[in-house]
Amino acid sequence: MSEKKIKDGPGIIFLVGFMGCGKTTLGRKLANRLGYAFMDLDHILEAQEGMTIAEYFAKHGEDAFRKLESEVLKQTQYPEHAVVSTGGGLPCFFDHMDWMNAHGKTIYIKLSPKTLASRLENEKEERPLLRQHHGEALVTFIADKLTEREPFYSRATVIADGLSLTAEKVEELLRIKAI
Ligand SMILES: Nc1ncnc2c1ncn2[C@@H]1O[C@H](COP(=O)(O)OP(=O)(O)OP(=O)(O)O)[C@@H](O)[C@H]1O
Ligand SMILES: O=C(O)C1=C[C@@H](O)[C@@H](O)[C@H](O)C1
Ligand SMILES: [Mg+2]
Repeated sequence: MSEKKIKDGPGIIFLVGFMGCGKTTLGRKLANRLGYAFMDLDHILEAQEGMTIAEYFAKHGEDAFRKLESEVLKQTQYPEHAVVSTGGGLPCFFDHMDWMNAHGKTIYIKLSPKTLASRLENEKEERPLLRQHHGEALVTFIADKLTEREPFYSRATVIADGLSLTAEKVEELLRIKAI
């Protein structure tokens, strides 16, 4: 495994962006390509709590969830090399963008509200913030939330067009940035 790793590479790569932009899907492929460990903070939180995020929201509410995801971000033991998929809202709370930029590199997977909505329309059940929005109202909800969140996501080391993004392309972007 180690000979596959990018020598002096970025160490930890945090993938950030709105729900549905592909952090989990691409993260797995990128980790595999680079020979890095793959970690998904939403999955770590669910395993730790023994319930889904939707169940956690229903039981404890969003404020408790935000505190818990902060603990998960900061208390997880990361290996030397890892691709870490984050929760969609995580970069926008507390000092998380600063923390991730200090502990590794961040990549913002950027997509339009329309594309995000088309990916998420049939996957809303596991995403408590989206459940009550449908069709055009889902696009509008995402557009408004994205406007709120964009200033945080945009502080990423690399901003990548999610439409054409592949693991190969991310690797290339990392090399171009010499990180
Ligand atoms: N490049 C892609 N092209 C088309 N569909 C994709 C692509 N990447 C992911 N998807 C699909 O979009 C949906 C959401 O992907 P994924 O779960 O990886 O997003 P996420 O960013 O991890 O979302 P969340 O923040 O909610 O965890 C899934 O159905 C996935 O198959
Ligand atoms: O965008 C968000 O606020 C969220 C995204 C998901 O990854 C989960 O972390 C949760 O559903 C909240
Ligand atoms: Mg995910």
